[in-house]
This record gives sequence, C-alpha cells and structure tokens, in this order.
Amino acid sequence: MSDVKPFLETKELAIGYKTRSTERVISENLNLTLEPGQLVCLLGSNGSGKSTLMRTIAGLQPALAGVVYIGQQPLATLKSAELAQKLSLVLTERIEAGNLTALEVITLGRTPYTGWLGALSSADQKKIDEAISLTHVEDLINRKIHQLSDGERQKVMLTRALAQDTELILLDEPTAHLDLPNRVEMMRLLHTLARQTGKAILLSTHELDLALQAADMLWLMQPDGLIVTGVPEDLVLNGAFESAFAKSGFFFDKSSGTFNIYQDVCTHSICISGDPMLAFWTKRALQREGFGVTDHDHATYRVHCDRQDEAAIWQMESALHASKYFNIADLVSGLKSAVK
Ligand SMILES: Nc1ncnc2c1ncn2[C@@H]1O[C@H](COP(=O)(O)OP(=O)(O)OP(=O)(O)O)[C@@H](O)[C@H]1O
Repeated sequence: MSDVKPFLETKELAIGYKTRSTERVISENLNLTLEPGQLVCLLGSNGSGKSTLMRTIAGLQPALAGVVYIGQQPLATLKSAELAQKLSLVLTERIEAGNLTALEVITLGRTPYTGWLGALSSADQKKIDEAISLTHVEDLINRKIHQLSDGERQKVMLTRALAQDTELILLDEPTAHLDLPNRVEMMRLLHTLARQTGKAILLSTHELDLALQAADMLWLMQPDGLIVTGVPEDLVLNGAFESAFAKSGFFFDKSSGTFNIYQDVCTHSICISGDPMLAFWTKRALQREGFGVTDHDHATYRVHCDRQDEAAIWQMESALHASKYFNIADLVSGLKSAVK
C-alpha cells in the first residue's frame, strides 16, 4: 500500500442520472484514487459513462451515492472558490468567451486567487507566463478566442487550467479536435507535466493507442458498468483492455498492441520470416487479404522478407512456386495467383 495521500479519492461512488421518478445508475461502488504526479487516462466506449464520471468528480452533477474526496476533503463541503484552487476542468465544448483574447482567457485562470476584479500580483503573472511557456502558445495569446481553430483553442484552455495551478486537472477529451502530431504532442505534454509538476491529471479519451503509451494508469469503463484500473500493460495482458472494447468485427492483437479487423481467413497459411519491420507490415497486408499468418515454417507458403542494398525484397516459396517481389502489392498478387 502506498502512503502517498491521493489528490482525488472516491468511496463507494455511484454515478448516473436521477429524476423525480427514475434513477439511472451508470456505474457504482467506485473506489478510485488519483495520486500526485500521475497521468490517468479514462477509457471506455461511446456512452459508457466517461463524461458522467468526470462531471461528478468535478462537482458539476451530484453523485447518486458515495463520496468524492478532493485532497482529503469531501467535495460537497468545499465552497466553489476553494474547489477552484484545487481542481481545474477543461471541457471539449466551445466556450462563450465573447470578444476575449486568448491571454485574457488564460488570465481568468487566476480568478480563484484574485477575485473577478482583482489585480494580478507578480506571482499571478509568473504562473501565467509559466503556463504559456509550458504549452508553447506564445503565438496565439493576442488573438481573439473565437478566431482560433478548435485545436488552438484546446491548447489555450489547457494553458488556462495550468495558470489556475491546481493539484488536480481534469480534461474531457483534450485531443478531440487535434490532428495526429498535435494529439501526440498534447499527450506528451500532459505526461511531462504530471511528472515535472507533481500534479495529478485525469483525462478521458478515445485515443487508445496514445493512452496505452502515455498513461501511468488506465481507468477502463467496461460495458457492464465496472471500472477496472491498472497499469496499461497489465490490463492488456490480463485481457481487461480488450474486453472494454469488445465488439464483433475486430480484435486487439496483444503482440502488436493494435486493434485489427477480423477477416474471413482463407485456408492458406503463410509463414513470414525475416526483417521484423518488413514482416510486421507484410503480416498486416496479408491478414487484410484474408490469409492466415503463422510462425510455423512447415506452412504451405513461406515468405522471407529482407533488405539488400537498402532495397526490400520478399522471397515467396512453396512446393510448386518460388518468386521474388520488390513490394507488398506484387507479393499479394503473386500469392493470390499461387493459391487459385
Ligand atoms: N442528462 C442525461 N440524462 C440521462 N442520461 C444521460 C444524460 N447524459 C448522458 N446520459 C446517458 O448516460 C450514459 C453515459 O453517457 P456519457 O456521456 O457519460 O458517456 P461517454 O462515455 O462520455 O460517451 P462518449 O464517449 O460518447 O462521449 C449514456 O447512456 C447516456 O445516454
């Protein structure tokens, strides 16, 4: 047991929606902890309850049962100004920022310390400058918020949360509007931030691959409403990761860490050997074409891939054929004619 005091803890928490006559429980008996310096990714399929959990932890909607502790204090006992000094929340939705510039929005992050009309102290200014330099938004700060792209605005909202300087940062789908390089950069930034600043960061995301690489812990919302937590690699090896996204038509390949589409596998198995990177992409192409791929070299067809003088070469062999190919497209055509 770790004796580190968590920044966030839930005890027997139930989340969901209640009207006068109905109660819809999304998930219950949740005992979750988030420790200093941790980056935790909350994953789950559409409608599994990620936003509901985020909103409940942030105090935007009531828990159906149980308690959320922020620091060591029950959330329900914290005044909103106190909460704003402990927890910042970045949502994906477009914010109504009127005619404000990015810098003005970032500066609003200091409101819990200065009050609405409070003047910025040099300490406030320092926090703002640090946040801007951490997220590299120097070129955006003088632009109006409504003139920024979704991805640019997302970065500004993260900067505002950093300026707010809370122990706990919650982000609902922070990579939703970003292109691939910016998604990778955002995850890397959040990971580094958690490490460098000791803040605890919880984010919900559909970026399974990036979450597997960047998160210290995953909180996996399962289709049955349970949340399984653990180090990403443990959850892959024990099958929890795969079952959180169980759906017919695809499967999670533990050996490559990728989701693959199921194909109708034809009766012919191909043994692939040779250069590991060439073999990886060759396997992908052959599986897409419906070939079974095996490690056994007594398979009817064997493909050996190699590099000679920088060029890639595929040698295909069977009892009846032996051919050389210089790209995957030709190899696939060759195999298709060979098995006819
Ligand atoms: N205001 C509401 N009242 C009743 N049910 C709701 C309400 N908002 C969401 N739900 C339901 O609660 C469940 C969880 O929704 P939630 O938005 O938390 O899922 P999510 O994991 O964030 O989904 P997504 O990945 O699609 O964003 C869904 O079945 C949804 O239909």
